[in-house]
Amino acid sequence: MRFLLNFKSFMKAWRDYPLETNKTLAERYIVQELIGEGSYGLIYKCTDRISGSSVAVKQARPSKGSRAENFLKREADILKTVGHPQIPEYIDLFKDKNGAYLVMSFLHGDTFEDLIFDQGKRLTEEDCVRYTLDLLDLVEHIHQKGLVHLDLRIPNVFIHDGRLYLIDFGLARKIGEPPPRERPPGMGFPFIRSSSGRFKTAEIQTDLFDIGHFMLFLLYSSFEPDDSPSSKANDRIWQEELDLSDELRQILERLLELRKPYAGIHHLKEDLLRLRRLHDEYGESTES
Ligand SMILES: Nc1ncnc2c1ncn2[C@@H]1O[C@H](COP(=O)(O)OP(=O)(O)OP(=O)(O)O)[C@@H](O)[C@H]1O
Repeated sequence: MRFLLNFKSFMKAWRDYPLETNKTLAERYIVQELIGEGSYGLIYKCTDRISGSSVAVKQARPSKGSRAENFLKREADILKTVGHPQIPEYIDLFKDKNGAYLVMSFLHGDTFEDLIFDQGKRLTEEDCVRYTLDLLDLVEHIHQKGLVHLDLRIPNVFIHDGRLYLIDFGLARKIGEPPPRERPPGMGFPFIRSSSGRFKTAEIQTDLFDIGHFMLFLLYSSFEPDDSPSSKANDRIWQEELDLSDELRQILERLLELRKPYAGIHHLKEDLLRLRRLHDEYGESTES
């Protein structure tokens, strides 16, 4: 049994072995480097021989077969629909003997995951409100197109020159659309449940709930845990651990459905704008 498991994981790693640098795909895209590995895709920075620009090419993981290809096609359709300067632009979709590829515009910058976990950036409440308002502009645009993103997490939000960009539309669906019959490749049952313990339904509220989690990650970047032996740190909940204004705590509780949830982005935006005005009167951010 052990041998079989080892053999299976060896075969998987072999099939998903990244493409070589300088390989040309579809006679057009020259591989520069592997820049990311997700559950269903390998992402390369390539040079487009026609435009001369850098592009991001997502290869459906060969080991995940047609499931990964279907998710890639869905992502391509969604990118064609959303069209926004802060969302990668759809360029091409093609197949070769190694599987299917989605080509999109290349984003410069860092993800919020890089910023917080690799670069140790500490963000204040003011930063969190400001960035969330920027993210809401993008999410509102997606909702107006009749779609929900359903994967609003720190590794999927980029920042470059102070501007936010959103990637990874592999799980996005039309508002109200039932979950796809195929489970996202590489992801088990817990994944398709939201953090609140229910299935990720294609509703605006699911994105709002995820935005609540996104904000908590930003806020925890400046949290100093109390490591002293007498500390009761393990028993504390985020409302006790984080030093937040009452206004922000209430906003988060509504996003995380601990009190009456927001019906849509509009009221959330109003509350955050009101809080930003208060910060402008009294506060400072790390950027200032
Ligand atoms: N358009 C892009 N420009 C630059 N980098 C990108 C782009 N798209 C993806 N990446 C890089 O590749 C990584 C993985 O991309 P993405 O999240 O879309 O893959 P995935 O297979 O859907 O992953 P996941 O398992 O997290 O859903 C990103 O975190 C980012 O570093």
